[in-house]
Amino acid sequence: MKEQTPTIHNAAKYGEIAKTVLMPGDPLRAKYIAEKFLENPRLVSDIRNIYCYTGTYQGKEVSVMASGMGAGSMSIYSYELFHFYDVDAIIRVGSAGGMHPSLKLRDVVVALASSTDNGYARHFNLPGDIAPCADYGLVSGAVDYAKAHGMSVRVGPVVSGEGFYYSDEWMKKWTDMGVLAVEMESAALYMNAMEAGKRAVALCTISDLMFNGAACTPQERQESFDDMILMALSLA
Ligand SMILES: O=P(O)(O)O[C@H]1O[C@H](CO)[C@@H](O)[C@H]1O
Ligand SMILES: O=c1cc[nH]c(=O)[nH]1
Repeated sequence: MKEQTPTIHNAAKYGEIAKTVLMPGDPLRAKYIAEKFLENPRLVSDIRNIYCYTGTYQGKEVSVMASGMGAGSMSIYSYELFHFYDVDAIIRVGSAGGMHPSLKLRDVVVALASSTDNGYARHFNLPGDIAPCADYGLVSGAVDYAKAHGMSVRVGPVVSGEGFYYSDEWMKKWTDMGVLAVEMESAALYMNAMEAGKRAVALCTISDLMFNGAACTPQERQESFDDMILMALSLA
């Protein structure tokens, strides 16, 4: 609904945001992606320092906008993008904590489904529990890209935590259910995409290993995710 734009959270005018949006949590990762990968990036919103840039990649218009951290923040920005800016697809480009022992730092996980301990699903007042899942076309496109580029990619379930600091027991229970990784936004993103009839996928680079304490530095989190970013851009 064009009339709803700009919003109190997004200064972009209708038409200034592309149909596909890459969405990292971190605003500085959004800036990095725009400046490194987009041609002619234009800053179209910086309300609350949640940067949104629009430019082109290989001739196609693409936007990159931060979601901030957590379901509440993701829910606001993705809702406005889908419903007010008529965005078709949001591709989260996030970091995640690796839970499955076979994962290594910087592996890319494609979040097929996203469980959560947050209450966002209650918002939809459904007569049961929703299974937040990714768009199949975006998942298969990511897998095709990985195969073509010799990247090792893992496709499977993640958990979107409401918080960040959890007990070993919490981690073990999700890991025992086959969950690969923990992050904070994919469940809310998937629910909003399902409700809006739009497309979403969360690509996550493993930035920490929950089982041995290995971790990327903040600088590495901001800048060393290029393989995942190129994968996401290939889906635009
Ligand atoms: O690196 P981003 O995309 O922000 O993702 C992860 O990092 C943040 C926590 O440090 C949460 O937003 C979590 O989902
Ligand atoms: O939510 C997150 C993201 C990265 N690493 C974690 O441990 N948790």
